[in-house]
Amino acid sequence: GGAATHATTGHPTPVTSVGATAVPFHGAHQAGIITPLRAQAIGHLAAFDLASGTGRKEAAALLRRWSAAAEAMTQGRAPAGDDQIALDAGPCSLTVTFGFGRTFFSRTGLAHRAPAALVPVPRFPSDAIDPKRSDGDLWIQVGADDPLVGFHALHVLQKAAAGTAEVRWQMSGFNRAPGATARPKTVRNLMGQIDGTGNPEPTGKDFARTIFTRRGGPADQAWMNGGSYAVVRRIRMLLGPWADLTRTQQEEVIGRRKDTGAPLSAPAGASETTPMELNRFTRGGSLAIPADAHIRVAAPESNDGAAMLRRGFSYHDGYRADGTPDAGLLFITWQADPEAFIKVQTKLDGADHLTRFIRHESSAVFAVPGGAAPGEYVGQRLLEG
Ligand SMILES: C=CC1=C(C)c2cc3[nH]c(cc4nc(cc5[nH]c(cc1n2)c(C)c5CCC(=O)O)C(CCC(=O)O)=C4C)c(C)c3C=C
Ligand SMILES: [Fe+2]
Repeated sequence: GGAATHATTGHPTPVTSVGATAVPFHGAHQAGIITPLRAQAIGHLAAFDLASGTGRKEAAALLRRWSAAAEAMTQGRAPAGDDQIALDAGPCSLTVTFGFGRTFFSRTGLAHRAPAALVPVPRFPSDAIDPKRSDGDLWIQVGADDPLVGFHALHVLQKAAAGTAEVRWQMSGFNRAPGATARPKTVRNLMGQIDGTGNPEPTGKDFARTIFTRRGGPADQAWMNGGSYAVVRRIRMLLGPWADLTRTQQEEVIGRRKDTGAPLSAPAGASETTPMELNRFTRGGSLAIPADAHIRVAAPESNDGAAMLRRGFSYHDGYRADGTPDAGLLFITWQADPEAFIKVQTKLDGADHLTRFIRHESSAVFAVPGGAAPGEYVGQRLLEG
């Protein structure tokens, strides 16, 4: 990290604010959930399965190695045995987040300490799930504002797992680069919608309670204090049929305008922050936000208050045999209990107009422990407690 040397002049030039920004690794919560607050430009998700014969001791050693490497790289230092791939770059808001899948607990003799909330996500009627790209014993989410920094982190962590855990599946995605817009804005997804507006407000009184587990549970699950549950869904967008809709039809599928992100219940000139009014009617007498509009069906008001933080990455993995793009959303939600996602998705699968334009192709849920204190590694309270 630090100063870079200009290729032609040889003069050292300081890294820009994008490069120099470091997100703390240590804290009550792991980084990559609510820090940094804005979306990172790139993301890698990788699930690992433990190698046969690997138990709790080897898993603990791996989490120790992973945490040490993640702490160094996120703070702009070279990890042990570095390969110099990101040598010129600063930390670029790198975050590394670690999670445990259900199968981790039985494979390490820790089944009795698996959180009760870590239930498998059920199959929904519209699902087209590929089991090989789903689930996994361990999970890593890498986020960064620079592609090379992101690859470097993933590569270092994958190498550090050698002999202990093997990659089960890996997916990469992106958001807009910082500085691409004149001022910071909510990201757009590959359907062209402003995506993220209705997320819980960081200043709201229920923000932390929605996302993070609370103290006071059973003692053998105290290792999850300050933790969260990540639900990961690879959702392909059917961009051909989507493009066949008029813009007005597309707006009715979601319930918000494409340009401003304002809800269809709001008057002209409203912005994405204008509150939606589910009971407003048009002059013609129909619901301004249609009955099957995505935001109506997904809203906490329609789901007994069930809420989650959505923080995903778009993906594009080339073209399928039929010529359509293999593109969509690496949809990641963070919640204090995966039941929030299950409740909302159960409703969406039957009633949401958007269902006709997307396919859920992989699914996983991970218990993501609280952050490590200095000198500690992520998951230590589970593995050594
Ligand atoms: C189970 C939960 C959800 C899935 C799956 C999901 C998929 C999905 N969503 C979009 C695009 C948008 N979603 C928007 C809002 C929104 N979506 C969910 C939940 C799921 N979405 C919630 C809880 C909300 C917020 C509702 C509210 O209270 O306002 C929006 C509107 C802008 C926003 O609030 O972010 C868009 C656009 C896609 C493309 C997609 C699958 C590919
Ligand atoms: Fe949504």
